[in-house]
Amino acid sequence: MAPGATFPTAAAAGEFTKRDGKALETLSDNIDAVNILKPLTTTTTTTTEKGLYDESVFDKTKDKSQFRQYETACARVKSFYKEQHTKQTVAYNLLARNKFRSSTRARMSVWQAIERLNTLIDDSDPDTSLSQIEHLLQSAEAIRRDGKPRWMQLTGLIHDLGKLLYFFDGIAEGQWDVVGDTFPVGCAFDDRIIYGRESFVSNPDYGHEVYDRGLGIYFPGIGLDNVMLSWGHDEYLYHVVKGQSTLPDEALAMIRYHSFYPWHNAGAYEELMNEKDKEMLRAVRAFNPYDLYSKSDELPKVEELRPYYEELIDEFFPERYMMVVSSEKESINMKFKSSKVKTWVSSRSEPVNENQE
Ligand SMILES: O[C@H]1[C@H](O)[C@@H](O)[C@H](O)[C@@H](O)[C@H]1O
Ligand SMILES: [Fe+2]
Repeated sequence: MAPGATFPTAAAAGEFTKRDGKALETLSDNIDAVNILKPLTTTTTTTTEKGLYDESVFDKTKDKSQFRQYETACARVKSFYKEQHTKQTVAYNLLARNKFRSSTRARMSVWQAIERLNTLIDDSDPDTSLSQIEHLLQSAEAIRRDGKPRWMQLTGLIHDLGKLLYFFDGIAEGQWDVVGDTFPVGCAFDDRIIYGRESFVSNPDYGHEVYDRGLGIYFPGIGLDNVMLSWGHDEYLYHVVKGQSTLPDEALAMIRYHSFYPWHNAGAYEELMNEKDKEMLRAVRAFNPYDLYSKSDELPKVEELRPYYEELIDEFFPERYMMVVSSEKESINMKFKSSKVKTWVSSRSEPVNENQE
């Protein structure tokens, strides 16, 4: 007998035996009725919510050859990668992580953060010139339409929120340290990175006797947790979300590695992986179609979708807020670079800013 089916006390058992036979019969009929209904309810739930690794259906009709065409990409994409590949060095990575750790923080609701991205167009992306709020909702909606878990829908909604970094004075220097595909620094630049090894010729680490030789400062199986990925929105958001939400490890991996295409898409850097990374790679690959192929979906209706997603946010962010980085120079007011903000219209309440140790 299952523990839940035992009588808590002998008195309670006695109470039950005092009742007449007819009542017992009715009770038994009722239990039978529930038992008949139970499998039906379970089936309904499983058909509406699919598993993380169930095939993605929404992209079946997409022409995938139309995405990530970097050779024929426009000038803004090419010049973005030229700059990113020149400036992402080991030294810069250490500096950026340090700045992040020592910066003051501001409290911001997740939805406020999403709205802040309504003005950001990602220079590195050949597949969309929509603003980032639209891209986030397209990804989340594609995951939702495919019936994938609620935590994954939320991951789709927030995965690029780290691009907020771009708006913080003194933290980001431009788009090159915020967006774009990522790759490790401190080991050889791999040819499977967009535009190949040669695109790094102007990087001070190119040809470096340690940083650009084999595994460089790392060793086989070290685990990606110990590898410095080029600094940007993925790495930043991962550190923000970790510890502030109840999202599972798979979600954290999707956030941290979704731009690490040389790894999850081209099979590079396998030697650095440990056992956990192998599992996480599966999760990141399951997430990728929703991020990439939803870019050609119809425009999401932001205000219509908002109530659904706000509920989802509350489910996984117990505090309902995130501590985001604030400008290091400006600890009280979050400062936005006016030149980068095309249409800065915020009708809703401003974030509550506060200093953090
Ligand atoms: O995750 C994506 C991806 O890596 C794209 O290639 C890049 O253009 C975007 O900036 C990024 O958000
Ligand atoms: Fe991204």
